[in-house]
Amino acid sequence: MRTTPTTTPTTTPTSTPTTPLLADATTAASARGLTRTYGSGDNTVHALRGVDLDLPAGRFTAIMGPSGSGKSTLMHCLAGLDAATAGTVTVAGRDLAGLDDTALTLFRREHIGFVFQAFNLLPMLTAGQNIVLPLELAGRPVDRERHDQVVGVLGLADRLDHLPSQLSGGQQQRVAIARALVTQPDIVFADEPTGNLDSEASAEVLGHLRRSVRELGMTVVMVTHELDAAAYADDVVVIHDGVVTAHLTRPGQDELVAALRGRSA
Ligand SMILES: Nc1ncnc2c1ncn2[C@@H]1O[C@H](COP(=O)(O)OP(=O)(O)OP(=O)(O)O)[C@@H](O)[C@H]1O
Repeated sequence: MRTTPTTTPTTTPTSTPTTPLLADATTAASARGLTRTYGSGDNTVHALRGVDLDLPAGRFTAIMGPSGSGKSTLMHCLAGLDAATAGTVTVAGRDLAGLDDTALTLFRREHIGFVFQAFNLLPMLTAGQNIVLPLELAGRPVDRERHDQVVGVLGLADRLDHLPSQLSGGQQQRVAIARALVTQPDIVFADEPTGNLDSEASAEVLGHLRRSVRELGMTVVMVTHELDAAAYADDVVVIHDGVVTAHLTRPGQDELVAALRGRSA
């Protein structure tokens, strides 16, 4: 695992609310010839080697692959947290390369949700206050209907007044997911969202992520190491050594294991 950025917003520009760009689109994010290299000369690392990928809207996609295969780099490039060395990334119809730092910050805040392994909740705020914090920081009003829907789907209605320290790990991660969903992003990226949870809490969180897709129409893209986690996804993208080697829809366990080993089932 690389260190992932915290979701705790720092000073960012304010903006007016926007509507999601994806009303009729079927592709939430795509990459063409996406290449990311680190270092130079003898120390060059080819983290992504020309990835072509379309991530459909309204689905739960898992990105899987061996350690060091490029999963986090792919997710970070798709989410505008890391810049491509070559190739293009399009999210919600927007080419990220065309955005300067300020525009990219605004774009992420308005169109992308993030969930990380560490829950990154502010400890002095209640669950309810943590959930609406991104809206408050953006100067956007809380859409009560949306808020109550998200809180309902994540099963948090009776936990809103609790501080994070009064919640289980699974409940804290559900608060972090609600915080990512309440802004109505076009796409949510989850980086090992169950990495800090035991198997029971993992199953509960993954079930709630899947409900977010089914019942709220969200698009969720999750990096995971865990076969059990991928079983909750609609689609699984398999990456080896910076190359996408499979993009499977609802694979069976054998098919997925074979794809992860780098061969057909
Ligand atoms: N900032 C960086 N500087 C240099 N090399 C990097 C950097 N970030 C990633 N890499 C390298 O790029 C390759 C892909 O890394 P990445 O973190 O994307 O893999 P991963 O599949 O997410 O791994 P893991 O499952 O272990 O988290 C690795 O060889 C890694 O060492």
